[in-house]
Amino acid sequence: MPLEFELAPGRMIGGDHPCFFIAEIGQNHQGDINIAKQMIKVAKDAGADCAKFQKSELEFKFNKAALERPYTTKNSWGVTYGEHKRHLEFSHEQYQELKAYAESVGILLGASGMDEKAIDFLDELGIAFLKVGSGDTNNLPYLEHAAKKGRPMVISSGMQTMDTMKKVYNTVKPINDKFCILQCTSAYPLEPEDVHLNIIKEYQKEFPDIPIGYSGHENGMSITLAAVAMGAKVLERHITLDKTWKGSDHSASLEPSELKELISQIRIVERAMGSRVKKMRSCELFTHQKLGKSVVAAKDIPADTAMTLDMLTVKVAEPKGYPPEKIFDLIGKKLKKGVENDDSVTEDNLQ
Ligand SMILES: CC(=O)N[C@H](C=O)[C@@H](O)[C@H](O)[C@H](O)COP(=O)(O)O
Ligand SMILES: C=C(OP(=O)(O)O)C(=O)O
Repeated sequence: MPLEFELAPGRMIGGDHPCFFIAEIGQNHQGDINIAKQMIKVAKDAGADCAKFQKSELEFKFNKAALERPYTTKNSWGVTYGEHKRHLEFSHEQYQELKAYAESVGILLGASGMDEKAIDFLDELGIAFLKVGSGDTNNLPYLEHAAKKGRPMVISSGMQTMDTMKKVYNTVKPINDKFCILQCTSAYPLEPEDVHLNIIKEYQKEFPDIPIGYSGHENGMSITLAAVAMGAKVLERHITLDKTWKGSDHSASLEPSELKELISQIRIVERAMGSRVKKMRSCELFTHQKLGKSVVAAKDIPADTAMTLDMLTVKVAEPKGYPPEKIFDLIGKKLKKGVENDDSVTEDNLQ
């Protein structure tokens, strides 16, 4: 079961490895490289594994009419969608600068390549893994192109159906088996009813040989923590320096203190996931000694008397006696020494 792989040098994901946390800066840098750098530092200081951007080569991601589409919402940085996106897009040189900065603070730089040209650029940049944003998940030629780069992949699944996700799996798997799929619903902010964490379980059943993760656009931390408890191995959340800033994603993003708190809570949930083996833990011995119950005589039981259930009861007893879960095994058995009513029935007194 190759449920784990190296997503970035020295960083395994899946299995019992810690969740890989992608702090999605996306376009919340407002087109300002200094804000972008501040956000990389925020991601590092909060304990994220990766600070991520979105790279597009706009003429390849959009057709002409889409670039000329009017974009006049409160979140717009231009009159047309093209102008808006151009404002938010960093150049190749700026990506080099961001990568060098990320290296200098000690965090991995990530980016989704939002068209094939952007994938080529990120590959040349030496990105550790390729993130496929939901907009490209059903773009099968793009997926083949990206998979052939031989870099590990993280594939989101907003706006897709299970049938499409099976196609995605079957497209990528023969080319590149180092990929994971993230449950995602593409709405900003996302209402809890629209999250559908149960899809994580469906993906785990449908794609049992790859890690599954979660890319969230909801407010708060609880849903992402629940995703961890359901076995998500890669997590992605948008981050911002200020939720009230202009931009489509800020309100569904985490501010620095929330990011730090979420990552520390994730580490607690991971510690709590623990073993798949149910047994009494050493930390329970004290409580068991104090409050664990034992088999006790319900009446005087003479030696050499075949015991019946009406002779026995269960209490917290001193000394600790026979375990109650085996009480029925005592029926018909005899004691070496008689015990009085309310005394413990102990294993070493059995004939
Ligand atoms: C599906 C997808 O790509 N979603 C991205 C990742 O979550 C978003 O960050 C979009 O880029 C963003 O919401 C677009 O906002 P606007 O349209 O205002 O530039
Ligand atoms: C759109 C993206 O991500 P998601 O679909 O996971 O929100 C992205 O990474 O660019």
